[in-house]
Amino acid sequence: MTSIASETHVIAELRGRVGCITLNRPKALNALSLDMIRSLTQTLQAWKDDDSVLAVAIRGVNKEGPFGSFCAGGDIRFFHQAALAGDEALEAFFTEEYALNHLIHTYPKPYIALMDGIVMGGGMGISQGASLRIITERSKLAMPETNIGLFPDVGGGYFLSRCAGRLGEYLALTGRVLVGREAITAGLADGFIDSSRLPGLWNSLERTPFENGASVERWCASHLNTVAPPAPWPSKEVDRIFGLPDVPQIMTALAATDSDWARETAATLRQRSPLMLHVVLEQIRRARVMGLAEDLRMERDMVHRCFHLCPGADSETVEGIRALAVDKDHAPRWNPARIEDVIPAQVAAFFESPWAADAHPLRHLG
Ligand SMILES: C/C=C/C(=O)SCCNC(=O)CCNC(=O)[C@H](O)C(C)(C)COP(=O)(O)OP(=O)(O)OC[C@H]1O[C@@H](n2cnc3c(N)ncnc32)[C@H](O)[C@@H]1OP(=O)(O)O
Repeated sequence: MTSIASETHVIAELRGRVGCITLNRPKALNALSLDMIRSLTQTLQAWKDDDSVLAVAIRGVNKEGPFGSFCAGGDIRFFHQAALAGDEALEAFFTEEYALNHLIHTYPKPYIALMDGIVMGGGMGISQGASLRIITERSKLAMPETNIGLFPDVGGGYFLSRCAGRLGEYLALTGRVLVGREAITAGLADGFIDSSRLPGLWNSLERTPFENGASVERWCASHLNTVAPPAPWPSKEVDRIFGLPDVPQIMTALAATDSDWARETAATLRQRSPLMLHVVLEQIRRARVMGLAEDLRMERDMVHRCFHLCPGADSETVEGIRALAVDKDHAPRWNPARIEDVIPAQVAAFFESPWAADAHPLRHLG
């Protein structure tokens, strides 16, 4: 077994014929730094061409030990610091993270994600492209970006828009957390295993003689319960309301619906960035007819807009992160403050690319 020092935030080791990756930054719930993204990319590229590696498995650790947290997303404190300092590493971060997401979605060997605990934002980006997405009763999956004045990136437009009906719009706008097997119902996980059985599964990867990548995947899948429980959200209402043409109409329909779900959903949306609600609705609808690479290029344009604005314009994302993770006052000052005050030109600006097609940082993605 080859192993890298355990102080590193990404531990890559060959266990038997399976390349095993452990995200090891528990103090920040394994939030992804640029170094971690580079380490993951280099590891996956090396294993892609290594015949001794049949398949890849990835997990995270929490403060108590292995498993318990997968990844809480990109390192939003870094985003905040880098945006205020004008640090060019922020541009590299998004380009390299989205390229990593694409690599995982198109990986030629089985890639098995053990999504125990928190799986949010960038954590979804390194697991939704997996050939086998495994969740436990502790899993909490979400694309919570509207809460920090961002949008569901890392391919979120692609994978959320593929959820049934208008579930993608609902999850993207609200950032609703899918707990445990709800993720199977949403189509964002493939199978369930009780968290107490994860260490046994992981350790057996080394001991079990596999013939090929498919046998690794079949063996892992044989330990899973794939039954989807009934949807805990009212699917017909989700489709009716989140299929409406714009955010003000969604809010009006929620207000006219007499149910706890409608009241809670409206209250959640009122806390989110009004501007980003409009932007995200447009993102999901555009992404529904895009392939993955096209979606990632669109998201790369959008994220550039989030952090590099016209002189005088405030960044919703910088403000959202300040409120959640820097000052922790949970009182973002959104601009515009009201859903009704967002104008179409503000939304349209997010879908203008700052690059010519042949100079786009993700032009090489096929
Ligand atoms: C291109 C990529 C884009 C993205 O991925 S955008 C990011 C998407 N993800 C998020 O927005 C999630 C942000 N995090 C949270 O909302 C909360 O955390 C959780 C709900 C996940 C967990 O809450 P709780 O159990 O109360 O833990 P805690 O005290 O908030 O977090 C423990 C420590 O982890 C740090 N942390 C959590 N998530 C991130 C992150 N994404 N980037 C950087 N640090 C993070 C916190 O700040 C804190 O640290 P300290 O103990 O020093 O205060």
